[in-house]
Amino acid sequence: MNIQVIASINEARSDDLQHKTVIVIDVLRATSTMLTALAGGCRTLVPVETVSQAKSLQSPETLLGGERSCKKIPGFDFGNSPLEYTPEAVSGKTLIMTTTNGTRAIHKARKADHVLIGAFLNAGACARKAASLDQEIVLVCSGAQDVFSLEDGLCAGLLVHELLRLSGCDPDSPAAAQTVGDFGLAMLHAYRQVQDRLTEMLLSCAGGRRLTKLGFREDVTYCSQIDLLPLAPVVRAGKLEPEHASASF
Ligand SMILES: O=C(O)[C@H](CS(=O)(=O)O)OP(=O)(O)O
Ligand SMILES: [Mg+2]
Repeated sequence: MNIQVIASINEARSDDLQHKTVIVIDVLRATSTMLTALAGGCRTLVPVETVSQAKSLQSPETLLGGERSCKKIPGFDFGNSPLEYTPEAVSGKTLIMTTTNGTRAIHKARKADHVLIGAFLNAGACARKAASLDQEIVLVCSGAQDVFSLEDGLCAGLLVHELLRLSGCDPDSPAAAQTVGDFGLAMLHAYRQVQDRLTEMLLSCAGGRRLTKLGFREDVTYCSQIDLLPLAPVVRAGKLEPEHASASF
């Protein structure tokens, strides 16, 4: 298994993602929110890059969600807080979503063979699904405004740990270092270093501080939970649908 970790959207080139399995990570908050909506029964989720694309898909059958500058977009039904996407609000619905970083990262990965959505909330299920696809795996950290974000890097570290474990590779072996490259190795060790105080780390990193200041502290705490949602959704034809990962491989 070959695993690569890309630090931000800026460093991801669509052409380089061809024939690969890509996991898009945006812990705060896009992928955590998408997973929560799908776990809550949202039937179809369409991630789009721009507000005008989202509005062009608006209909009586759809709901619009997302943010700009962390805040709900005027005229939208939801912001980007996972806690808004309750089963009562989203069950059976089609949701169109646009966010500053996460939906842009998904679009960047459009040429990949498989695009999965990853976060702490579904790390185990996501790693199992990615491993089962038996291809080179690229973890794309969405980051913020084209710059690396620690919360995405720590989640990449957890996913690297899980992927190595699934392939029977000791994370401390020279083989692991070769499999994941220097940046992946750095994220793996960063994750292992702070795994017992993830919530604290997420609250203290730039994205967590920003969200806390805007009144979204509870979102950050929620997004720091590991394996709360056993879902491994895959983007197909530009859409996400709930997909439960098999635990048997
Ligand atoms: O809403 C979020 O958490 C962020 C907003 S910002 O980039 O911090 O302004 O968007 P996301 O696309 O989920 O990173
Ligand atoms: Mg983010």
